[in-house]
Amino acid sequence: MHNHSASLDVDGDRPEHSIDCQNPFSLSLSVPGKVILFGEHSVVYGKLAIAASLGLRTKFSFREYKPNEIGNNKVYINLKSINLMLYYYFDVRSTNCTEKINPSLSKNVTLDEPETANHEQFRTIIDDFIKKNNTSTPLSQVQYNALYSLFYLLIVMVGSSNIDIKPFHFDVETDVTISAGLGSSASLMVGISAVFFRYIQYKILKKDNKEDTVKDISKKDLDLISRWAFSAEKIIHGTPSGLDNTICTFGSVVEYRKNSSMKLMEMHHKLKVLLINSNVPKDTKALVAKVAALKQKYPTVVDNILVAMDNISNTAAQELVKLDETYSSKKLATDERDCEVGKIYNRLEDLVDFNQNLLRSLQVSHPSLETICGILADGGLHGKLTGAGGGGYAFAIVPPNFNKNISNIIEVLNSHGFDAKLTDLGGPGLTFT
Ligand SMILES: Nc1ncnc2c1ncn2[C@@H]1O[C@H](COP(=O)(O)OP(=O)(O)OP(=O)(O)O)[C@@H](O)[C@H]1O
Ligand SMILES: C[C@@](O)(CCO)CC(=O)[O-]
Repeated sequence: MHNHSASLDVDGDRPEHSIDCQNPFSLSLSVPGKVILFGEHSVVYGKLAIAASLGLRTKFSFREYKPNEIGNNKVYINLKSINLMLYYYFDVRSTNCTEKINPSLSKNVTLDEPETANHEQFRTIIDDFIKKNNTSTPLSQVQYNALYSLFYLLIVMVGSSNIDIKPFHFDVETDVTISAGLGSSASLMVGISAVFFRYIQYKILKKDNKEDTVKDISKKDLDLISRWAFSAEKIIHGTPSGLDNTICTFGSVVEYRKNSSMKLMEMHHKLKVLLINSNVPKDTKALVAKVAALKQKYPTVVDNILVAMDNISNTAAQELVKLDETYSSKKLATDERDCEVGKIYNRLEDLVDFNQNLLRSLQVSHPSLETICGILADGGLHGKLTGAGGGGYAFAIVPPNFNKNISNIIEVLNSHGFDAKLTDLGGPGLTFT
């Protein structure tokens, strides 16, 4: 069904090419970061997790060159947040480069089935692309991982489609702190997948003389983008659960169970959280492996902890539904409603404490995260790590009736060297701008 011809060639300097003068493709979009409220780590073992999108976003801007634009013969990649700006030279006249590089590799990959692709099979090709960049300084691991992911998605997504791509200009920058548990990698993968997916669709639609509907996106296409992002998340995370790419794609608040269900939760009133950066670097892949090793060593103990975490997420999901119903109820007087809302937040805070204590028992907390939880507790808030732990961010849900001065708590956190900011949860997912 698919012809595996895409024109990628990174061989040295090239003469400038003629550009598709009629309609150079361009696209801008943004993707949020995320906070896992309940269920990190246990979600890897099929337990329920609840996550919400953040107001902090990664922004993507992609365009083919305009006619006669200077430098229009090269692919320009600018990953601003990790100080990586590179040029590549593509031979757009060659239409068989993916095949030329290795016909057997992309043969079985189809755009509609990201599960048919595996980045390990493309490692040599991707490394070849990476080596041919224009910088003389060696890439850091952070830069290498980002570039590897971008080329993986480019080669495999474009390689699985019968389109001819042109030199392009690709800018990415983010407000999401990188490697801190806020889903920067999922946000990046969702955005790159969305850009290439739309680029391919545009080329196919244009060929068929159909309308350009770049800004409308169906649930089915979002799902496909999320699945491509999941495929690329495996590069950095090893065995991700799929939670991060799901919440970054769809936004809002999500109940998620691996390989089973994803439910967007109605939240008419935005949850407010205090986000605190421990400034301790963490490694998601290593932390997931650490829990796996602990589970192997103490299967019954760890299994029971995971079941308890599942119960916490289930109970939290019920409380969040109740919260939404209470806010929407027309039957309650204002003071009755506020009282009920207060009770629900109290229960959510108990669940935050349970979850943090269990995460600590899985050895994925860190002394700095514990210090943060202690400061929050002194100020009357309930804190928990979010994401893989071992460092990165913690959060506390801030109830609407919280009557202490939040800026005092932030000051104490700052005096210990922890940045803290108040933010709303549950904004939009992937958005075309
Ligand atoms: N905006 C970005 N630009 C370039 N690379 C990025 C960007 N955001 C993330 N990355 C890549 O993702 C890696 C971070 O992934 P990692 O999983 O360690 O952290 P995270 O996604 O922020 O945390 P978590 O998965 O626990 O939520 C970086 O090392 C980098 O390679
Ligand atoms: C630790 C983990 O549960 C969350 C990382 O953000 C891993 C995963 O779900 O893939």
